[in-house]
Amino acid sequence: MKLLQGKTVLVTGGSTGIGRAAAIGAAKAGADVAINYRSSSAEAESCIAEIEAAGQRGLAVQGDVADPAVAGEFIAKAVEGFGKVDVMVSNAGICPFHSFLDMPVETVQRTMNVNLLGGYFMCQAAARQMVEQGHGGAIVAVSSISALVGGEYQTHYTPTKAGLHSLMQSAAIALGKHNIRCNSVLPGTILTEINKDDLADMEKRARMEARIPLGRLGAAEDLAGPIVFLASDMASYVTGAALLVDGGAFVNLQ
Ligand SMILES: C[C@@H]1O[C@H](O)[C@H](O)[C@H](O)[C@H]1O
Repeated sequence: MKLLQGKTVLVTGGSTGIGRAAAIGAAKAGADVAINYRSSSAEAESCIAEIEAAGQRGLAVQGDVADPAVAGEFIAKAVEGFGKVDVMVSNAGICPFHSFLDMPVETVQRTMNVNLLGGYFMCQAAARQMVEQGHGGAIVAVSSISALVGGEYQTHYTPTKAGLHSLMQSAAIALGKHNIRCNSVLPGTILTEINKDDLADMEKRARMEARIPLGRLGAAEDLAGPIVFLASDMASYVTGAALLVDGGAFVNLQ
């Protein structure tokens, strides 16, 4: 039996990058998948086409996760379409690299509202639905290696990733009694839309690559397996955990 056979999986920020890879990976693992996306309906539609090509049902729901109301709407649409919610992959996030001393207030607020508050409200809305359903569930937050280390141009971003990691630890305690597992994945430097401009700086890219024992930047698909595992019953006794998916970058001091 496929790892997510018969499950309904929700992914925020599911039209591109890690979210898209998680959505398609979940479909290939036997799940019906609903994705939330903010802007590009063309990318959302092509993601749904890949989910259906994997033999599963797909649903795309537009919404900006920074708006607390969007979480409840996404859950309601998924239940309307698929009847239940088994897994929430809270992935939507931004990282507008910017120097600290002249960081605009709007950039800090937007990053916190999307990455941390957006993640909070999505996980809470999913948990409420799962508790109502009464048959447990799984929540996977896409945090980052940046929950554990800093970034000169990421002073507004790394606290949000540390916050998501911490949210999963506390939610794991709050939801254990409902058999809802809460874990985070901590991607390293994964080449996607979020950092393609930043890594267009070849000197920086070479420096980042040199720090990775596996010798390459990550691809979005590298996160699909770890997310599917944490979402599946194979991880039935795993909660409150954080899984680094970084090619070894974090441990590589020397
Ligand atoms: C934008 C992206 O964010 C990740 O969390 C990590 O910090 C990467 O190094 C960066 O390229």
